[in-house]
Amino acid sequence: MKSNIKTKPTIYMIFGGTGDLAERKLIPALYNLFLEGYMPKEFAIIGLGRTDYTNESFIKNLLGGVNKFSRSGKADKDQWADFSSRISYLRTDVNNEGDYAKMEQVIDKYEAEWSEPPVIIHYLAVAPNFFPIIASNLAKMKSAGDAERTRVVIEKPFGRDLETAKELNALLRNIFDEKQIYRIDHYLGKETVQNMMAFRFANALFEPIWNRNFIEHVQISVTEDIGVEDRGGYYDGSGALRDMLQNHILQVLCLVAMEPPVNFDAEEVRNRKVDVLRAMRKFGPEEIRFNTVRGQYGEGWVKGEKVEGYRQEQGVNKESNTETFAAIKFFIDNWRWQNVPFYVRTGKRMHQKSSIISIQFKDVPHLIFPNNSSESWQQNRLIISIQPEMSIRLQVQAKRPGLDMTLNPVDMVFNYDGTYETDTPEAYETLLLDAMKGDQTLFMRGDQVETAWDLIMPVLESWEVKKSINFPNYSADSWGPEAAEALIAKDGFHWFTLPIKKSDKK
Ligand SMILES: NC(=O)C1=CN([C@@H]2O[C@H](COP(=O)(O)OP(=O)(O)OC[C@H]3O[C@@H](n4cnc5c(N)ncnc54)[C@H](OP(=O)(O)O)[C@@H]3O)[C@@H](O)[C@H]2O)C=CC1
Ligand SMILES: O=C1O[C@H](COP(=O)(O)O)[C@@H](O)[C@H](O)[C@H]1O
Repeated sequence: MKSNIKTKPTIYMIFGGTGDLAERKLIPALYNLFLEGYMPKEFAIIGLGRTDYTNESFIKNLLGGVNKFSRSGKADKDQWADFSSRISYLRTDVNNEGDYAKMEQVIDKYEAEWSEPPVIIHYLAVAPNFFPIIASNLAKMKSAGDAERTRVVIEKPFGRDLETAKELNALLRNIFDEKQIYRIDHYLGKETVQNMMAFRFANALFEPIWNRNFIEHVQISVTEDIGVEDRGGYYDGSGALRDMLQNHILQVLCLVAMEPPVNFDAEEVRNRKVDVLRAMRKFGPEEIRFNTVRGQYGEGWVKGEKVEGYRQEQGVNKESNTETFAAIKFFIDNWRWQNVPFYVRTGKRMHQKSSIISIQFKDVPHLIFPNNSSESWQQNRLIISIQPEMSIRLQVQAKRPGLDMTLNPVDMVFNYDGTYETDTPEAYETLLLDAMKGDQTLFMRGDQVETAWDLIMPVLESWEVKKSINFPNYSADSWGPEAAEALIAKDGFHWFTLPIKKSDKK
């Protein structure tokens, strides 16, 4: 379906235009936006990097990425010719001050040719150690201070702890207005994650029961079946807590737990989300011991093939103490959620790729049906599956056909696949379009990032000081360390999983 959203003339300056993210995600996303009519009539994509490309060889390389990674499949010849005529390559080194003058000349050229001054988006798809030098040099460009049309998109990780996140925020705020800074968290661009807000705030049904009076516990489980692949070097200095939990999982948790915003304005939504982070209980040493579990995968068998343990992966220290699994039982100290546990977990090389939010409601106060064994009994549960299945399931008890009153749980299902015929956009498509439109709702504000770091700092510090002696403690293709089962089982619950469908199996 072609869009009727109007975007202004835009220049995307992609620092790290020759890198993996640009090839796999950014260019395919911009190409799909173009196919669906979301790109403005006047737009340009400038790839930046030190590699010795010509425009032609750069574009050829990007075409390979689109053919391989785009959800729309192999690029259409004519569409690609039109799209790629707006792409050029500028060989530059981020450390070289003179190269920023070259970038400015390109911007000036488009400004002179186009019908109106363009929105300029500097996308920082480079290693985080380059963020400060790039930001400082962008500050010298005449367009930097134009808050209406100059924006900077910052990739993750945003700092590696509270202190470095604060430093980066301070540096960016010194140069840009907060409304120019787009801190990306690609989970917020996922269709099902966005639907969380529609589901909660566009239906009258759930809000009255969305609280401690009716909800027993919440789970957010983001499991991956892959290992660290070729990112061992980065991952070993990061770990599951920094890589997934501090950002993606806490952002999703905020959407589950936030108060209804007054409207869908970016600041309103982000104010309500940061309220949740501020209300979350910060742990002391004893609470860390009881409420957190970490793990690291060892070798194992995945679909009949032997896979290596984390410590044997390329780029990883042979005695690494980095966690590839983290589970935490959180509490939110406010009226809505007092004493409702929020169990979150994430891990690599687990049995299944799956991101699920499970909300378990309290049991009925009194059961009038005899002869129903506790094994077949399931309290009402709402399951929001983010991926690979994109669905919302409400588990309710129903009478099984037959002459006796036997009950069993059944699912009322809303499945994206069967409901909509349109293809679901990739998270990066949504976010790149929002950056063009100037909509920051799905981007993290500086205070959100800092509050999230502040919350997990005690856990990070404790895990760094107390080296784990029992790593590896889960084997590849398992559900993580036994202690993670115990974390939730001691409260009488278990981690919820959706059965793997044939189509999800690799
Ligand atoms: N790849 C992914 O799936 C994801 C990546 N990210 C984040 O995106 C960012 C980029 O990651 P990724 O693409 O994987 O990294 P890559 O290592 O693939 O790419 C790094 C890029 O940085 C450029 N670069 C390095 N040094 C310089 C320099 N001195 N001057 C100019 N350019 C330079 C490289 O260009 P050249 O070599 O041509 O100079 C290259 O384009 C990181 O912050 C990462 O954390 C976040 C989520 C997912
Ligand atoms: O940000 C990251 O996310 C991916 C998982 O993203 P998904 O969209 O495939 O769920 C993760 O593999 C990676 O380690 C992390 O940096």
